Amino acid sequence: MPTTVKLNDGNEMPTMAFGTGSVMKEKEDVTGFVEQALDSGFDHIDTAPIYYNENQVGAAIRESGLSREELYITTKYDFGGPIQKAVRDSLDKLGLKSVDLYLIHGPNLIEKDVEGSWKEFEKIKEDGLAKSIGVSNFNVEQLRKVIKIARIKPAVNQINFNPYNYASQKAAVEYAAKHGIVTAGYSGLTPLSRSPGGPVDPVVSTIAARLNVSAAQVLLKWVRSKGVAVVTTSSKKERLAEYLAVEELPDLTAAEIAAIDAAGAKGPPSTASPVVHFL
Ligand SMILES: NC(=O)c1ccc[n+]([C@@H]2O[C@H](COP(=O)([O-])OP(=O)(O)OC[C@H]3O[C@@H](n4cnc5c(N)ncnc54)[C@H](O)[C@@H]3O)[C@@H](O)[C@H]2O)c1
Ligand SMILES: OCCc1c[nH]c2ccccc12
Repeated sequence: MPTTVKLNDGNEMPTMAFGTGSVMKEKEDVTGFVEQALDSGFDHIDTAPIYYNENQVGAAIRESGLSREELYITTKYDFGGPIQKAVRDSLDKLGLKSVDLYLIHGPNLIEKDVEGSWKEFEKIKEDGLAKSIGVSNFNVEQLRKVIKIARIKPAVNQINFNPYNYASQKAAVEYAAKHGIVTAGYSGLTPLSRSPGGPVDPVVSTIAARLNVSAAQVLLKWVRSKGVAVVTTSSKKERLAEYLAVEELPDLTAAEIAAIDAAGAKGPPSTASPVVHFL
């Protein structure tokens, strides 16, 4: 049974999510990849309207034969427009009566009316269309604005979180934790995927050799060591098994965590592909 974290609304969220937003080529059909992830033991799927695959995620869920209670589904508000219509559109595409977690995909989607928008999110939870509500890509100031007016606090903030941006994301993680908000981190494998060849690589390799695990497992273990849940992905079955084994691996030592922090603070190699801000 995958590990879960307790959210501030009493619900539990599996700490290892399979993301459908980026592995695959633009507009590639992800149905088979989601089926493979569910087959491998993932029970948390992360999607969004802007990934244009909620219908495919829905098909994979039905194909898996898993019951609704065995699955945790996250989707997001990201195209703008009326929020109640957006959530109903997502539920229609997914073929579900409710999602487990509904996130605001980025702060600018609600900046014109933070209070009114968050009230719509609170209504979604109260109406049972989402069991939990949260945000994504929010910094401390943006979290503060929501918390100030919230009757129901966000349960989760999903952000880019890897050794190369740890120095700048640390404050958001700590602020969230202080307010009982769980941080979920995407792009945790940046040193392997987008920015290979940087100062984090040799540090991760040394730790991987000591533990006899993969570099990806060391990086995800590092994410978990910061109290951050994981959203990752792969089209490869072997990697899915690696990711799922992370919770059972021995913890990194404090010195190893500090060594990754220090290497990450030096920044990514200059060859790194630039971070693209979609939202
Ligand atoms: N909320 C947001 O704004 C937002 C933004 C980006 C992503 N996401 C979500 O997070 C998910 C994961 O994002 P990501 O893809 O950036 O995560 P990630 O950093 O975990 O990268 C996953 C990629 O790393 C590759 N990888 C794994 N091991 C490797 C190795 N040894 N060498 C080279 N490559 C390796 C995988 O094959 C996969 O393509 C997305 O699918 C999406 O669901 C959300
Ligand atoms: O989750 C936001 C970043 C992202 C990942 N995959 C995408 C596809 C289209 C638009 C944005 C994204």
